[in-house]
Amino acid sequence: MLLQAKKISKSFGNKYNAIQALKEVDFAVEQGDFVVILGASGGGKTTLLNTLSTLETVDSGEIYYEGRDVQALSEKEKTDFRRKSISFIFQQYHLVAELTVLENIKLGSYLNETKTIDILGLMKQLDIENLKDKYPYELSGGQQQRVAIARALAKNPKILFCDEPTGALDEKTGKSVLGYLEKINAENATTIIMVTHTAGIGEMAKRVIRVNSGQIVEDKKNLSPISASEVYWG
Ligand SMILES: Nc1ncnc2c1ncn2[C@@H]1O[C@H](COP(=O)(O)OP(=O)(O)OP(=O)(O)O)[C@@H](O)[C@H]1O
Repeated sequence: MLLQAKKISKSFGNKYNAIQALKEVDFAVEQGDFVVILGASGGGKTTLLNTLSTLETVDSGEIYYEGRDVQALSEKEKTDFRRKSISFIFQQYHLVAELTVLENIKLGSYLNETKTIDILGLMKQLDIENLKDKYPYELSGGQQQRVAIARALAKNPKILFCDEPTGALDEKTGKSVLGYLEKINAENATTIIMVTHTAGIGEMAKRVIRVNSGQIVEDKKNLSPISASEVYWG
């Protein structure tokens, strides 16, 4: 098992005014999976993503990566683990404005000590090799997100966590970006865990999880995922 969370709970606020964002959630994922997390606003999707990725601590419960208890790690070890083993993309692309596309992507690989990643191959996979000398402001939103994906993958993460990766994109561009994520999952076996408000995106995942009121209320395998281009955008 790549990642396993056991009975994780998380609240925000104080003892007089607490919001329980996660209630004893169990979750496990295997290498190569493609999981989409859906659910109503405020249900706990982002909190689940942030706790699984160790960005947020949990109040109780356990989280294991390849059998290793990440909560038992020191802060330094945890930071090290995050830097080397997992990656994120968000609605905003967070590219460094002063750096070219290639330099932005290299920032990602800088964190990988093994340096075995073929950056050019990755750029080709995402169709951005011809943009390598451009600056973020010269790119469209879809191109910027593809650069952000390349940067995230340049350290060869075990899991790519995505929080609303198409939230700032129109339907056509959003589907194109999803198509690249589909390809990365299929060709590189990168595990993808994605939070989205676009319910139709669940149809292209291998597994769909619904979160409501801090709990997983549905966890369904998708036996015949559709391609990104067929996703219903609503
Ligand atoms: N840092 C925080 N401080 C206080 N409350 C928080 C914090 N983060 C989340 N919450 C609360 O925890 C609950 C779950 O929030 P979360 O963002 O995980 O839900 P979500 O399903 O991702 O929502 P959305 O779809 O609107 O992004 C909400 O009630 C939210 O207000």
